[in-house]
Amino acid sequence: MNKKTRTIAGKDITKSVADALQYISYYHPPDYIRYLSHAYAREQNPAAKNAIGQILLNSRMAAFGRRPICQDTGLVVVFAKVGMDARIKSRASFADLVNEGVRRAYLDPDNPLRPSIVADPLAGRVNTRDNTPAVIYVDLEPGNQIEITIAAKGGGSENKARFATLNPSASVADWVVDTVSTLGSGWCPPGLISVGIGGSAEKAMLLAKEAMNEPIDMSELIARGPSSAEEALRVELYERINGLGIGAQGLGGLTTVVDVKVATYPTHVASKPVALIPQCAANRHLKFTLDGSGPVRLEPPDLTEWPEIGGAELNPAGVRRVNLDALTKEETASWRCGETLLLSGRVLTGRDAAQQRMVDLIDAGKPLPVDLRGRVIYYVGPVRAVRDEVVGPAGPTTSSRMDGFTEKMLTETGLYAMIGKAERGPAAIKSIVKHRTPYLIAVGGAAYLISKSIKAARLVAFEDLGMEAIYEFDVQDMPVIMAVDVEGNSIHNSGPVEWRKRMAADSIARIIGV
Ligand SMILES: O=C(O)C[C@H](O)C(=O)O
Repeated sequence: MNKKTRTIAGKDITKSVADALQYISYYHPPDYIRYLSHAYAREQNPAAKNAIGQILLNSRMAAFGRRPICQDTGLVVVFAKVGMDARIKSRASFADLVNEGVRRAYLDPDNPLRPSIVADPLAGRVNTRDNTPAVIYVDLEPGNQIEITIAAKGGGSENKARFATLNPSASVADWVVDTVSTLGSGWCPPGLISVGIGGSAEKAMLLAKEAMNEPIDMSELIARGPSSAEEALRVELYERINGLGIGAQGLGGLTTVVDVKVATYPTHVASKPVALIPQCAANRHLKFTLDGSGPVRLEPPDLTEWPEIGGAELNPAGVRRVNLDALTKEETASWRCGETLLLSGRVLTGRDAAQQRMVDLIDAGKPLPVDLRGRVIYYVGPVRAVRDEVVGPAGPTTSSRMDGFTEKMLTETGLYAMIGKAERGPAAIKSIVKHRTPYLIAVGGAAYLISKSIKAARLVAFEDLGMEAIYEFDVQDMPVIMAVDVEGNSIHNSGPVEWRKRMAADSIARIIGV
């Protein structure tokens, strides 16, 4: 065998993938925590500051508790750079080695992760139950090692990926800023926007997906000044996207992105393909190298970098406390857009699949398995509980996916309120006003923190839907923000508009860069 050739055991690839996925499920990258802490310190919108504070507290709790940062533990994406002098010792394919690692990580009895992959996206949509298969890209490169970048990409941010083929003379910056302004906040800002330019349609997408895993270095870039067209575009986009005022969770504020990544590749003379992929606040990824000496050894990050934000800082005095078990229409009508509430009592859960099934039952004239009259529904798909937990991490899912069910659900069930994440569309807001049934949001990216306010969980219906089944939770002081009140005022409309104006007036956008 060539002296340069190294043998890498297949079992080391599998173990490294499993260990890396467990690691990133509860440890944020320290660079993201540093940037987010900075965003927390300078945020001037109290609601956005509170949301960032919840994400930071959640991150610290997840790191110490070794439980997932977010209930959506992601779709596994692997970029492998395999040295042409590396020999993989295994009878299994590379994909099988990786997928076995995914399976082990997601079924780990100490920290089970949420299986979110459905085998047949077109019909059936049956959960594979172990989060396989991963999406895997392999490049052959000079060398005798294998470098693996692994990510667990959240569905809400992935849903906001966009692509366009621009005319060669068109402005990429304008397209990106216009597109981000239409995405809403289901992608869970503050995060990153990653842009791939050139190649072909699929290459542009891959460029964007890979670039988002690079270290966050926007402050350093601004301090030293851009030295290429790509870097100049990054700085321009960073300032213009933050200038939109979208802010944390779309509440309006100074920080929408902590960094913007740009990657380019040669393209056809007639083309300018541009891909945009947002990265959510969960931002889970890790790069490691295998050199034949065994599986990767992962050391915990220095957790002193995680700020100690206390519950008291996040629950200011004077917050309205709500007893969900004695809710009246008069009370829900008095909640005002932007107000923070602490909910105690019983809530029912029900997201995509459960909503679809309930609407199918209604359409078929059949009774629902649970009486929703006077109740509050929470759009959530939690992680399985372990040890003394009553439920695993249980943050909100994107509510706009429920918009198509909302009119029928409100007409037929007598619900009193809905809880989810991010904005509602115009039709859902119309239904909210018509039925005087307000919409509240919990913080996307604060799933482990939120789970601590859930004191009991009972399965109520549709057990076969797994994490999408209907549960009844007993909650105590669950923090939520009023997002759409019964007059149709939406914090996701008014917040960003107000902060965009303020930033334009005060030139706060400039503060962001320094
Ligand atoms: O599936 C989920 O739990 C959430 C999803 O990632 C979303 O952001 O909508």
